[in-house]
Amino acid sequence: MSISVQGISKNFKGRRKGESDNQVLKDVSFEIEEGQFVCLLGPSGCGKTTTLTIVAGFQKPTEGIIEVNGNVVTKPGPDRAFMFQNYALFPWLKVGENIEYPMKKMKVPKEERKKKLKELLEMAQLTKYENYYIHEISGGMKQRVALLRALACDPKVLLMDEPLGAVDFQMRQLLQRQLEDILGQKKTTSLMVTHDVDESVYLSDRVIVMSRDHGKILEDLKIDLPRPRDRTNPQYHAYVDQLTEILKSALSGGVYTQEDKDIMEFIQGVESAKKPAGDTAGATA
Ligand SMILES: Nc1ncnc2c1ncn2[C@@H]1O[C@H](COP(=O)(O)OP(=O)(O)OP(=O)(O)O)[C@@H](O)[C@H]1O
Repeated sequence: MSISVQGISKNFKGRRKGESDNQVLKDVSFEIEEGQFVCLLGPSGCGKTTTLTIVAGFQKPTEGIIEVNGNVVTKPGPDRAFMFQNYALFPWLKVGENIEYPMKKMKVPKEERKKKLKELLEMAQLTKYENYYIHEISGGMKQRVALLRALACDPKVLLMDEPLGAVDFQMRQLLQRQLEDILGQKKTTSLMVTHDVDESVYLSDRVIVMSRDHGKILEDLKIDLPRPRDRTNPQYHAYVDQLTEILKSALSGGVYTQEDKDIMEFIQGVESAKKPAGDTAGATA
């Protein structure tokens, strides 16, 4: 299924007396083709999650429309699954029951449910954990369970809000490979929010960079590399560098939040790694 974001704006009402509205998005448009993986990248507060939740149908745009496969989105639907950063798994249910939950809600017959569950558990190498409770499995496994639950009803569109934000570096790379593998097999159209430049290059067919200027799109970059992506390919690094430069310009309006600080540290790390030995001058960003 394709996604078409057409001229969306979003205003949030001021909460205090006399406080003006906050126009987070203004006339934001982009298209995602069926089966594409697109990342939304940008500084904290630029409206990435707001865009994602409007596509999900959790909230309405003030102006503009979203179409999924040509149908205007007015509310959440089973064609679009949403994956949250904090997993949002049910601790009172076992792994298998968590994955089965959306199928039960959709009244999928028991036999079909069990067959699907088996298939999903095998795909993510979690078969032997089917009867474990959520607190009995690791963070990386929780993430995979959350992904399987999101995929249980075969959504045509998967929307993810920093789904790998809570796991460590090594597990993150492993999950990126699995995510790519699973979504590649299913040809799911995917839109993911991240602030990790490397992750966006590793996973995406396209990376859309938003700015704090009402979500204005600074860049819509096609990542033209074979899959699975090879992190040692010089072209891979060229994309990381290009996006890093664009992010730097997105932050030129100021560093306000911890996420901004993290991004700046990343940018400075990249720059100092590029400097010849002996050059100790700091990055100029
Ligand atoms: N329900 C809401 N009511 C009022 N303001 C909101 C609401 N949701 C988001 N905002 C505001 O919209 C702006 C954009 O928030 P959003 O979460 O979309 O940004 P983001 O780019 O995803 O940021 P982050 O990377 O930090 O998650 C912020 O200023 C936020 O305070």
